[in-house]
Amino acid sequence: MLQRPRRNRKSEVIRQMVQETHVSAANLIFPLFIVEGTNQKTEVSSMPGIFRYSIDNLLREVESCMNLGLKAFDLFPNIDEDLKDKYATESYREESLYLRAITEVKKHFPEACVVTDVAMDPYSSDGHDGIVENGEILNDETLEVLAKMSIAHARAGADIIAPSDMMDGRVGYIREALDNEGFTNVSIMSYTAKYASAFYGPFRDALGSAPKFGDKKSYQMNPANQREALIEARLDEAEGADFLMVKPGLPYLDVIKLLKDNTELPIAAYNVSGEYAMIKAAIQNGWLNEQRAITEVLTSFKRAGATSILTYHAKEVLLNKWL
Ligand SMILES: NCC(=O)CCC(=O)O
Ligand SMILES: [Mg+2]
Repeated sequence: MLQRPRRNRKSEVIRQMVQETHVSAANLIFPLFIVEGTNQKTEVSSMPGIFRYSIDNLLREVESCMNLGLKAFDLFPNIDEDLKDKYATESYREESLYLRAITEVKKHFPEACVVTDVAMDPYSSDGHDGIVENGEILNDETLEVLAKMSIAHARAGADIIAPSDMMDGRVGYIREALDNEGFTNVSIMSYTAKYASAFYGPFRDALGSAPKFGDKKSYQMNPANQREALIEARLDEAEGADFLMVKPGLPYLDVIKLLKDNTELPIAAYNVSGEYAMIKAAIQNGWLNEQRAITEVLTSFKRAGATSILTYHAKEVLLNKWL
């Protein structure tokens, strides 16, 4: 045998010498859930170790992450039911929980990178990502709401706007709206290929944002489709996206790779709540080794071609020095 691949695996030094993929703190974006009130920190029951924070505790959490070298955060609000309406007006109301949270984080930690979620569902009385009329999700009418929300986030200090709604044309619409307001330096991380997935369940518990009727299949992608992600990617690139995201992560590694091979833009992977819950449940049962399972999952996103990873594991991997 001239080739014995095992020679390159024979010692720890050699194994590390030939290691192709490394994940570091710089690749990670930590999603954080926020609620109204003070001194709130309540665990999401389907996401052990993940909490909803009031703004005061959010600042403490951000500080402890920053000290670990984790400096990028994606914020998600849990909104009181009585503040929700058909047009998600709470999403751009000055003094809203979300806008205050952005402002406070940037005020205390100007060097933190704040990613904001642009979508109607946390604020919509219909629990959908767009304006609903006669049971249909209106595309073009929704764009105006998304643009207002994006401008409000930019004004509050957002570094990156992440539209997660899957309306057609929203990246271009938001880009133009931001530029018209002078926010030419605010980036757009587009949820380019967001699939109508079963893996968002725990997140919707965390936010109380489950759709009040029907499902999201008329705007999120069919899990069976790969080539369609290329159409979405080309559109987002042409409309001015700075990052392309694939979501969920683990069941869609092929889509990450496909986008990586077909665009020069950086690719982000969203390791979603259901993926987190699944791993945690197995660990709690003693069925998986925690450190090995989690680092293997994070490595798989980078190996597939993602440079940024949105993951609920972000803090624990740094706290435990697993990377
Ligand atoms: N727009 C953000 C999400 O929908 C996150 C889903 C999840 O973590 O399950
Ligand atoms: Mg699209």
